Amino acid sequence: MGDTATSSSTTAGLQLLQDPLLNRGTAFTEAERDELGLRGLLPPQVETIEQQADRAWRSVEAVEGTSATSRQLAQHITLRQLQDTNEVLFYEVLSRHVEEALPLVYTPTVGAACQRFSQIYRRPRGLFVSYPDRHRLREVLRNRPRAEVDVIVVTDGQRILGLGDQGVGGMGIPIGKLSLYTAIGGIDPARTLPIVLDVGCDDDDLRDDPFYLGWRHPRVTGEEYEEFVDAFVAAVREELPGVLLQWEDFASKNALPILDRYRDQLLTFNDDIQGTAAVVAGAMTGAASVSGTSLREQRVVMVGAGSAGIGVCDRLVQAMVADGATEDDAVAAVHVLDVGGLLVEGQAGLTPAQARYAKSAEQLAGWGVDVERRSELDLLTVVRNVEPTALIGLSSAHGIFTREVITEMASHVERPIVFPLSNPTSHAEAEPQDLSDWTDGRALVATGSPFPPVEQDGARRRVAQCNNVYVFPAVGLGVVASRATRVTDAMLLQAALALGEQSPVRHDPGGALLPEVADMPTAAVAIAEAVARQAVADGVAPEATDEEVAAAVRAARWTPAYR
Ligand SMILES: NC(=O)C1=CN([C@@H]2O[C@H](COP(=O)(O)OP(=O)(O)OC[C@H]3O[C@@H](n4cnc5c(N)ncnc54)[C@H](O)[C@@H]3O)[C@@H](O)[C@H]2O)C=CC1
Ligand SMILES: CC(=O)C(=O)O
Ligand SMILES: [Mg+2]
Repeated sequence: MGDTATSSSTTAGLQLLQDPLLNRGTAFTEAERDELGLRGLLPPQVETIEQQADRAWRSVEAVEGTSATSRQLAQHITLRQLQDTNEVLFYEVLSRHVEEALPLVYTPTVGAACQRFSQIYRRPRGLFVSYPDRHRLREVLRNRPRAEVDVIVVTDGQRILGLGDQGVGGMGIPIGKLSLYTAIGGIDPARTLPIVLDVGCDDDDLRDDPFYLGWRHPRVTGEEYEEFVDAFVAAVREELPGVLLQWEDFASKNALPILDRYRDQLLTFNDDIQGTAAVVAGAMTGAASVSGTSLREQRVVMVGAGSAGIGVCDRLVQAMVADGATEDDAVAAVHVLDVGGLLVEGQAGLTPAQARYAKSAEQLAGWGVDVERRSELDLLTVVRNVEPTALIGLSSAHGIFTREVITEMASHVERPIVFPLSNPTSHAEAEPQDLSDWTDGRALVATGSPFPPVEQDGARRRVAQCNNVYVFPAVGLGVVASRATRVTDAMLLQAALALGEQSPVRHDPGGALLPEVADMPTAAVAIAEAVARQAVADGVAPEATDEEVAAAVRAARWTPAYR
């Protein structure tokens, strides 16, 4: 009898140790070990979470690799294994080492983790919503590992960072983004759900790799794709009404149509289009104040007319209008290039969103180029003629901000604002140290992926990381705290303004354009409050005073502790 009881309680104990949400490892107390059938399953020492975190971080630091990239990938795997073993401890480690851990769980390392997803796969996390299961999507949603969910991040893996189609490997991105929803925004990890829509993969090499774990089929497109996404959204609405659904890393041709289709129907936003735009607007506010100019005076050149690039342009135009410009003047002050050169009127294949920025022959009169020949309207020519105050890259084109382009720009403006925002590091449009060297330290720089500080005249200056990670965790916190039912445009505008207000450069001209990475969780609280207040003002959240909103945001924040 006694033996049977012992064996069944030990099975329960083992199950507990294998559930990352419940497992406390060596932190289980003596009393818990007796009560939960853990006696003998753990080494005798009872540790604090601080001791555990110390050991865990040392093991991350001890990882070796044949190159910096392979070491970072191995460190990513170590951290992911910790996440799949003991989530509270994983977030304790992240919160103590945000600055060092962010590049390992997020860009740039998450890019390599997506590319090698099928090789480094260990345990499942989240949901794999696969096209062959299209008639069983509610069943798939019901099988979700966590019953109550506040936030879903979903990708179809087609445009992972600047790395193109990663098929099912795109799952690394929702996992990474949701880790930051928790580490920065304080969203309860038990209430997050990463999802990949596996609709095939157009990268033949990846699909033919014997280890590839996704559906081995070319991507489903057109009506079939739309119907599948529709069926997925319907299943989410049935199973998880009220969840925040974040779209991530969809190809341009799908990103905006999907956002337009659902933005008024459910609690949803597209991070690449709207989150990025809010962060860039926040960083631009800081940069404009250092350069002694106002937003309405900016002349912007955007390289990359994809979903992120056009989303940023729209948000900047809105900010310039709010600052006193007319809409026509603001749009005229934004020049957009894509493959082949400047966007011009009458150009074949432009989407309506891109056509807004296409320039007419009259607007380019005096440039001395043939407007019919777009190849003549290259970046250098555009910079020479526009004399931009701000140059932004969301193109994935590595090194496209050449010395010639930057010195030309810097010959016209005292403090050129240069944002090479493409990810991961290998796709950045320029290196911050080069930008500093080419402009004698005058350039105001922010990058998409982390870079080491730049050195100029013996001084070291931190490079701001202008990445949507400054906004999406805070939007999530604001939405959860206020119980919002929509993500309105005004909520994202408030996120941008609240971020801009926290730009260190506003009170220190030598400071960076965005708060330190280690200060992100604090910044997120202020941004979340602004988002939540606007949700109330827009009537998409229950009535609450500003004090109630602030209290709700504080109360909603999850912090790593064994409960
Ligand atoms: N820092 C941040 O927070 C964010 C960075 N990104 C990065 O921005 C990049 C683009 O993202 P999306 O707009 O979503 O992708 P996308 O694929 O929708 O757009 C990229 C655009 O750049 C164009 N392009 C490619 N090579 C070019 C060249 N040599 N010159 C001019 N245009 C060129 C493409 O034709 C395409 O229209 C990616 O590398 C992504 O990682 C995206 C979102 C947020
Ligand atoms: C940061 C991000 O969302 C991207 O590079 O796609
Ligand atoms: Mg993205």
